[in-house]
Order: sequence, then structure tokens, then C-alpha cells
Amino acid sequence: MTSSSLERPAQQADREREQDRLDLLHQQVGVLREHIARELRIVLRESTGTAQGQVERGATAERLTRRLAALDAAENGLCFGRLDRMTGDRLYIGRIGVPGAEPDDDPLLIDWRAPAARPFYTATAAAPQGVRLRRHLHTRNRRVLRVDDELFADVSTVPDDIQLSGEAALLAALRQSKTGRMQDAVATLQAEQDRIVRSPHAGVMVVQGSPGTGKTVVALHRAAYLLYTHQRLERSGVLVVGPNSVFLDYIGQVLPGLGETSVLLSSVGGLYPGVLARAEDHPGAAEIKGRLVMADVLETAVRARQAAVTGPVDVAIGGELIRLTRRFLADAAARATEGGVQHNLARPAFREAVFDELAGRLARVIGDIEAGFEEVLADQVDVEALERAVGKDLASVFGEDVSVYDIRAQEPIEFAERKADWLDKLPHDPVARKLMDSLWPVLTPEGLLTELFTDPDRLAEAAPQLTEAERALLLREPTAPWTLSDVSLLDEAAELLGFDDRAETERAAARRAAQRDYAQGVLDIARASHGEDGTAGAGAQLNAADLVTAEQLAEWHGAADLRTVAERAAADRSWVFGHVIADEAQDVSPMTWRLLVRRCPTRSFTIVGDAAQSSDAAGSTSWQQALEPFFGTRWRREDLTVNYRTPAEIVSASRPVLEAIAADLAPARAVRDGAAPPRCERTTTQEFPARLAAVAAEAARGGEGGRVAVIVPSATLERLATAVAAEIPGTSWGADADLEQGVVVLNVRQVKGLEFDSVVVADPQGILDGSARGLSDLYVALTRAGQSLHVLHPGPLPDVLRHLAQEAT
Ligand SMILES: Nc1ncnc2c1ncn2[C@@H]1O[C@H](COP(=O)(O)OP(=O)(O)OP(=O)(O)O)[C@@H](O)[C@H]1O
Repeated sequence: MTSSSLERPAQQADREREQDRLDLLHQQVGVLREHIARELRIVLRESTGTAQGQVERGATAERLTRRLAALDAAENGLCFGRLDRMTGDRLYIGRIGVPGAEPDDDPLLIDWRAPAARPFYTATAAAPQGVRLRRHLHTRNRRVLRVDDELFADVSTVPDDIQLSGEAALLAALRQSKTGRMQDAVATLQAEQDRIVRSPHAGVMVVQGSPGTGKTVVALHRAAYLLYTHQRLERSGVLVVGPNSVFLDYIGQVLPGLGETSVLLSSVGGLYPGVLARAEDHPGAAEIKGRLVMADVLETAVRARQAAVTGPVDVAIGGELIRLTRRFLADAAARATEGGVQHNLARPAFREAVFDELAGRLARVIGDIEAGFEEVLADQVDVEALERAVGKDLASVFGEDVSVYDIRAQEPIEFAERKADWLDKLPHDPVARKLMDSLWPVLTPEGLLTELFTDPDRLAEAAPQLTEAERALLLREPTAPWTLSDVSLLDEAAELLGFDDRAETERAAARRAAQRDYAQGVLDIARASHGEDGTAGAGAQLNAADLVTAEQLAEWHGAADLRTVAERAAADRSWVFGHVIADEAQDVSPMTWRLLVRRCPTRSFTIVGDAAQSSDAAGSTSWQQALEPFFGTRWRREDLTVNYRTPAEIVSASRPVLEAIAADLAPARAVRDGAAPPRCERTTTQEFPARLAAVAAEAARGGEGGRVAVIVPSATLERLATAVAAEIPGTSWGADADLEQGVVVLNVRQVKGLEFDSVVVADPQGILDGSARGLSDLYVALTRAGQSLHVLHPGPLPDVLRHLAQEAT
């Protein structure tokens, strides 16, 4: 590969000069920090005032705390670049912007997201964009270790291969051993990535790229960029959705490291507040639950709980048998839900209609009886005497407040009073309450789904569109855990059912806890800003922690909701995000797309993924097909073309698998080569677990502190992981795997989006046979390695990997 520019060796004098600059920057950040901490202490010291004042102070404290957090986050690698322009001026590029000491001074540091910083990522020898020199500063613990320069002046050759910005810095970043946590790439973003990160496109953008092309890098940096550029997003927040919690752990540090707190990272299983689904369905069940038709199934299931009776309903109440006709109930149900009112919200209207009918009928029936009495009595008996005689009995039948006086009252007044009387009583009447619970029960999403999937009759009634075999796949035990594919159904059900008290109560409790935690956080920061030895910093008089406890502060701020945007959004199903970023989006099911669009009705989406890596039976292999129902044709596609993760030797190993998925697919070009060719080894079924453990141990020994993944078929994960753990203590595996351990054992679903220095793919045929999209799964497994790949197969090698055996012999 040809370099895009001429690099010159870093001079010691340059390094020293840059060290001076870095010292100045850190000093200025220290001044800023002390200034903000002092403001925060003043806010905390102010005595309580009006409720409005408290809210405003709460908001100010939150803003200042966020600024302190952003300064903290920028500490490592504060400044990483310099641009010298042809015009002679010079810009330093870093994680945050740092103003000069005086208001009129030029900024000391430009935020990487500012327009002025752009040429740092996009200038090339062919199109230098006014840049004469681009310098990368490599720093650690506030020390400048090295500088790499690219001079764009006097370049006589134009590159004919991949154009890399800051090639030396990029390759140095890529050579580092993996830590089990993704690092940000602000210092080395490449031009094609930068274009997507900064895209002004407000609608739906699909970023397609082969494994290792930096789709996740682009997605996360785009979130940070959008938050920087669009202030409004700070209030509404950005939602980043990933495939599972191991993946979220892997990427979890990137955005806080960039100082961003308004981003909610969630796995698909965590998108419904109050439930963290981890279990997986049978692939067949997952596929069915992901179909859009499930929205109709749930709607039918809800309707079946709305007075959907097959005949009249007889109610034994008030000593009478009142018949409610099917027609009456259907009309009342239709009126209650008119205009799309949700089930639980429609219940009061339906109840009012039914109670009104019951009360009227009871009042009339009793009125008729009494009128009959009166006629008979008027002819034959002394009414006054009878009143005295039966008054007691009537009261015992109809209640204390039905007096004999009523018998002689005027009919309309009498009827109205009796009806009103019943209307007061019915809400407390056990028969009436039971009637309502059976005709129109209050439903929770969890209850609705449990009933639906545990009762074959209910399911058959709600899902006539599914075959009997399909319905059988959906049936489960009442105690079965929620699965990943249940989450979008729970959300859909919540949408149909409407407000649910229980969730609100939980939310209020979470809010109180968060306020306490927040208050403690404020105090911790105030304490830290006060100086490690407990003495006040320049100009400071009091330490907030000396003044108030976390509880007092939480109470004092009670009127304001002090949680970060991400925390508030996480607890609120109805939160509307300003932008949604979906990673590994090829696996998102239609029902989950429906949920995501509800979270962002303005349809501002960045969708990143690789159609060839789709292993979810409910996902899609075609963007057009997957997105059309939700976004029509209003989306734009961008492609990433360079593979940063996998060396060329490993890319070639996976190529035939990719071609078997679809003949027209080609892998992205690898930025590196020179890795050892992948190893392929056959073993026997008996020896397989022990041999796998030995191969993993060998990879761990050779990895120089790097990370090793053993990727196995789901069906044999437990057994094989146990064998590996017996050989390598500390081996971690499964849905809770700790990626910071040297060796992890995972199935393909768990390994999605991750990367390791060395990868052992165990039993490729088992991986192929493990799902309907086995080829895509095998492709994912083969493309996780940054340094070395080993394939171990008990039994014959699958056809798509034959070339490995030939290369190995
Ligand atoms: N500009 C860059 N600078 C430094 N490292 C980069 C850059 N772009 C990508 N990388 C590195 O390349 C690797 C692959 O990136 P990433 O995980 O974003 O790829 P991906 O396209 O999401 O892959 P997959 O499809 O497998 O999920 C990561 O280690 C990432 O840090």
C-alpha cells in the first residue's frame, strides 16, 4: 500500500514544544474546572427559596455537574492533533474545545466535532483542503510520547490505493492489543467514516459495511457529533441500540469517554422499561414473534377482553337478575374505544355505561315492585299502618336509605333518586366489580402476553393467521422468563393497553432513588473539586459536602427531576428520542422496528449493519425489504469499504463463506496484512473438548496479553466452556461473559459486533447446522479476529472451508 503523504521523523524539539502546549492546555482546563466547581458550590450553598427557584438551581447544578464530567472525560488524550494551514495559522484539535484565557483570545483547543477540525480527518495529498501539515500527538498521562507528521506540500505522487488519514497513527492504534473494551477513534477517524459521522442528513441513513469497517465506531461518533451540533438533542437524547448486553459492555465506555451523558445505550432486550430480557426463544418462535402480523394478533387478543361475549350476560344483583344483551355490551364497548382509546383508558367509559344500565334497570325494577304494592295497598289496607309494619323489612332488603316514604314519592324523582343511589353503590358492590373484571379487566402487557402464550384457546382465537404448528411454537410455561423477542410484543401490548399504574409507581420509586444518587454524586464531585487534602481551591470558601447531606440535597431538589436525560429516558416507555442509532441492525425484527419508530416518530435514524451477517431468523438480508414498511423509500445508504480489524489473510479465509451467502458479495479491503495464515485442524469427537482447551491455551499464551475468544455452537456451549475453563482458570462464558478476561467462550449471537486478538472457531459444522442462517453465523465467527484465527473441527470440514485444509497442508 502506498502512503498518502510523506511522513517525516518526529524531532525531539517538536516533542518538547508540543509538551509545552499540552501543559498549557491542562493548566487552562484546570482553571476552567475550578471556575465551574466554584459556581457549583455557590449554587449548593444558596438557601432554599420558591419552588421555581429550587427547580432552576437544580437544573443549574445538573448542567455544571455535566460540564465537570465532560472535563474529566477529556483528561486522557486531551489534545491529539495539530493542523498547520497554508495561510500560516495553526489549530490544535482535541476532545473538547478550550477557550483562550481572555475573551478575545483564539481558542487554545478546537473540539474534534467543530467544522474547523474537519480537515484533520479529511485532508489528503490529492485534496489538502488548505492544510500544509497534519500532526498526530501520541500522549499518555499528560506526556507527549511521539508525534507523527504528514506534510501535504510538495507531494508529487498521488496514491493509487486506500487513502488513509494519519496512516502511522491509525496503524499504531490498530496494532494495540485488545482490552475487552472498545476505544474511541477521535484521533484517527478516516475520511469515509468522518463523512458519515458529520452527515447533515436528518432522516434515515443506512450505513452498510463488511465486518471490521468501523460501523460501530461511526455510529458512536455520530451520536457524539449530533449531540455537539444540535443542542435540542441534549434534552431529548439519543438512543443507541445494540444486540445484547455483552456488546453494550464492550462499547459502554466510548460515549462517556467523550463526555456525553445524553445517550441511552440499550440492548434490544432492555427496550421495555422494567424488563431486562436475556433469554432467547427457539429460532422458529423468535421469527414468528418478530413478524408484523403479531401486532394484529395482540390487537385481537385485547379485543377479546373487551366484553366480547357470545351471548347475553345475566347479572344477579340487588336481589334481581338483570340481563345485559350482547348488543348492548357491544355498543358500549364500541363507544368506549371510539377514536382508538386504549384498553385501560377506555375502561371507565365502558364501566360507566354498564353501571348506568344496571342502576337504571334496578331502579326501574324496584320501582315497579313498589308501585304494584301501592296499588294493592291503596285498595285494601291502611297505608300508614303498613308503612310502619314493613318499613323495617324493606330497609333490611334494600338498605337503610330506602324508606317506606319512597313508596309514595312522585315517580320521576323517585326513579332518579333510586338510580343515583345504585350508581353510588355499584362501584363497591362485589358482584358489579366481578362483572367488570370479567367483561373488561384492567390488563398489564405482561399479563396479556402470559395469558396469550399459556392458553392454547386464547392463542387460537387471537392468531387465526398462524398455523397450528406455528402457534404450538409460541406456547410456553407461565413461569418462563421473558425473551428478547417478547420485548417488542410487551411494548406493542403496552401501546394497546394504555396507562398502567404499576409502571408509574415503579418509575416514581426509581426517580426518588436516582435523585438520592445524583445528590450523592454532586457532593462527591464538589468534594473532589475541593482539593484532595480537603482544603478549598483558589477563592473557594466552603465545601458543599460540609454543608448538606445527600438526603438533604435530594429533598431540597425534590421539585426538580435531576436525573440525566439517559436515566429519565431509560425509565420512561413513552420517551421520544431526538435520534436513534441501531447497531447490528440486520438482526432487528419487524416488530422491533415498529417499537423503535415509536421511540422516534420523527424518524431520525442512523442504521448500521451488514446484511451478510444477519443471523436472526426474524432479521433481514435486504435493507430494502426490512425498512420499507417503516420508512418507505425515504432512506439513504452509505457504504464503508475498508476493513480495519481483520488482516488480509483472515479476510481471504472468510471470502468463500461470504460468496456462499450471496454470489455478488465481496469483502471490504483489509488495511493490514502480514498476519499468520489461519490454522485449520481436524480432531475426533472424543478428543474435541480437550483439544479445544489446549488450542485456546496456546492462543492465550501467544497473545501477549491480548484477548482470546472461543466461538462455539450454542448447543454445546456449556460443555465446551467447562472443558476450556478446566484448562484455563478465569475463562468466562455465556450471556454474562466478562470480556476483560483473557479467554471467553461465546456463541455467535453473543460475539456479534465484538473483536478479539485471537479467535478459535470450534466445530464450524455445528455452527452451520445451528440455525437457519448458519452461513451468516459462520461468517460472523470467522471475522472477529484482529491477529490470528484457528479453526478446529471434529469430523469433516464444511465445504465452504475446504480451502483452509488445502492451505494448511
Ligand atoms: N478510524 C479508526 N481508527 C482506529 N480504529 C478504528 C477506526 N475504525 C475502525 N477501527 C477499529 O476497527 C475495529 C472494527 O471496528 P467496528 O467494530 O466499528 O467495526 P464494525 O464494522 O462495527 O464490525 P462488525 O460488523 O464486526 O460489528 C475496532 O477495533 C475499531 O476500533
